[in-house]
Amino acid sequence: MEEELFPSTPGKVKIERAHTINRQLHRCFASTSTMFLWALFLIALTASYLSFQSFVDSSSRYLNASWGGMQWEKQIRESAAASRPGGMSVLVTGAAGFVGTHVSLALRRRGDGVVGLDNFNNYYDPSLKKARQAMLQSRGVFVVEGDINDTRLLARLFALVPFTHVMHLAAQAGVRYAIENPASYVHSNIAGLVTLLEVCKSADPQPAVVWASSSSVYGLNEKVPFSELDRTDRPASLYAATKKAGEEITHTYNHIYGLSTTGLRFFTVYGPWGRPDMAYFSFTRNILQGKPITVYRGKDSVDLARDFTYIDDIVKGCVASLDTAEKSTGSGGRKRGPAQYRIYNLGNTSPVTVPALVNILERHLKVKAKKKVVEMPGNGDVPFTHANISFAQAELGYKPTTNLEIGLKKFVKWYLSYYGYKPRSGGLAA
Ligand SMILES: O=C(O)[C@H]1O[C@H](OP(=O)(O)OP(=O)(O)OC[C@H]2O[C@@H](n3ccc(=O)[nH]c3=O)[C@H](O)[C@@H]2O)[C@H](O)[C@@H](O)[C@@H]1O
Repeated sequence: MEEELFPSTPGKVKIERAHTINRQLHRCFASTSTMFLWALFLIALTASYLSFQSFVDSSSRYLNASWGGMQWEKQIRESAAASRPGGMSVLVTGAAGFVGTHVSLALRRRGDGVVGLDNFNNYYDPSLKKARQAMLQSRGVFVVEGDINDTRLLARLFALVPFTHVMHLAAQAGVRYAIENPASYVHSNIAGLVTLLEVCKSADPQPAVVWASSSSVYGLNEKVPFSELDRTDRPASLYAATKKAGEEITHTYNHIYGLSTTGLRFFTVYGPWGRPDMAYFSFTRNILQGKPITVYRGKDSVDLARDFTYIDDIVKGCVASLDTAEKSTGSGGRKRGPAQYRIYNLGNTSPVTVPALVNILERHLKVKAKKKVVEMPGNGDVPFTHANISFAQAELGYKPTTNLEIGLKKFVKWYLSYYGYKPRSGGLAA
């Protein structure tokens, strides 16, 4: 056997060597089996540590969870209950956001049941979101703190409430921030959307879904005004690309599962309780604080322009979309027939240049802005937007009524009452 084991070298040496090696092998085997036992022991120790850790984690997750419990469920059920006959029961995602807050209030005011969902992230000052949440709470709208990527939470909400509609407004917004944090757009606008649609398609009954797309999907389109029939395959920013992807993802769920979906292409929405990252808002803050504002200018010194749309007009478009949304045709993940798929522009149809926006703000604030005019950086911006709203007009009865002058006046009034900023001395001369 030794020969078989060590067949190569002749003579005694061979045997001696074989014995020596044999002894070494025994020692080695003995130490290997000890090591093996030690390894087993260590593995067992690690495994029990890990399972203990995960027990601790899950119990602390349970104990610290911002959702769950009987009181929580009661609040959800009460908030979801409509107070008018035939009222809807709507899950509003991004409810502590700008558009989400206004839509939730409008629905509640007319007697629909509304449950909000928001992750209160810090893309902009979360205290503004908390203030909106408090306002919603005082009007009977409960906002759950959670993320649209949380399947368990979404499933729990649908298990508690047979939502008739989902108004999906949670998103990573902002065109230029996509350069800094691309992953956040994929997380919210793609992964989050898919997670939500997965839960919606499995729900029984399936809700009808109305959600926020964006005017930015028109990207490099130069044909004005922008029509839903125009090309949208040349996005200028990752933000736009994720919104365009959303239009295609919702189409897939519509096609496979019979989910009724309506995508709304919002055109630069502004107004009270707005988003601090947007130009009209940050300009107001800087003007009042005497800080300079940066005004971008397009190629050949052409002013940039936006089809700024007032929040109340947008809310009417959202509510009309919910009211005209047909029921989803599937149930429990199975399609039973073709379902409605719609895309609408919700704009104002009258673009205003950025310098004109600044002029209006200066007048309302009675303070002259310190303008720094620079060429538009190549970071996803488009030179202009202009909505054709004929489809929304015909099918939703959508008709914007607030121009930028009036809308900004309302915004400034809210801004001053909310932040209480006093204009600095040396106000507007003229
Ligand atoms: O309509 C839309 O789809 C989009 O509208 C806005 O995007 P944007 O139009 O870029 O709005 P602002 O960030 O408020 O910018 C408005 C205009 O002011 C300009 N601007 C912005 C910031 C700045 O410091 N200076 C400046 O001149 C921009 O170039 C743009 O022309 C929103 O931020 C997006 O979330 C939304 O999807």
